[in-house]
Amino acid sequence: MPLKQIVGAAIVDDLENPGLLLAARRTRPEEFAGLWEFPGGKVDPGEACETALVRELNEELGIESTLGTEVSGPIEQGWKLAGPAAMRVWFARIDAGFPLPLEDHDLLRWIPLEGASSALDWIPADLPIVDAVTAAAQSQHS
Ligand SMILES: Nc1nc2c([nH]c(=O)n2[C@H]2C[C@H](O)[C@@H](COP(=O)(O)OP(=O)(O)OP(=O)(O)O)O2)c(=O)[nH]1
Repeated sequence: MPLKQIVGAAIVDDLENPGLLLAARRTRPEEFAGLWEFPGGKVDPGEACETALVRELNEELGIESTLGTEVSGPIEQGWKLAGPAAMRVWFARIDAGFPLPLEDHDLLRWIPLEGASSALDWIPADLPIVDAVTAAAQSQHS
């Protein structure tokens, strides 16, 4: 069965010198409610992944955004999630708007990239992705 394509954003305070990451707490479905994740969602049929991600960030958080580099995963579709789905993840920055939990989330939080994977109760499949985001952010300004 093909994997459903999900896209997620590692929204940071500064693409060139990232120190903070914006995490979002999910409200649904029940298995993920209360867990933290990267804002994003499903790619529509025929839609480019990057277009889908910018659209999702606008719908979910009410922001205009620019994507940075991709945090590549071990498979072509990015990172395997629970179930028949995989997520590609890009760094992103906010161009306009103040991020609010408009859809799917009840709380947003800026957290230090350093130690991010142990700072919050992430969706389990996200843990290696958060570590890769932290590592990529560190290598960006070393
Ligand atoms: N957005 C996002 N989804 C994730 C992450 N980790 C993870 O396992 N998922 C899962 C949860 C969902 O099963 C799926 C994403 O679907 P979604 O419900 O956010 O997508 P959507 O907003 O387009 O969905 P919908 O309105 O069509 O239901 O991927 C993550 O970090 N971010």
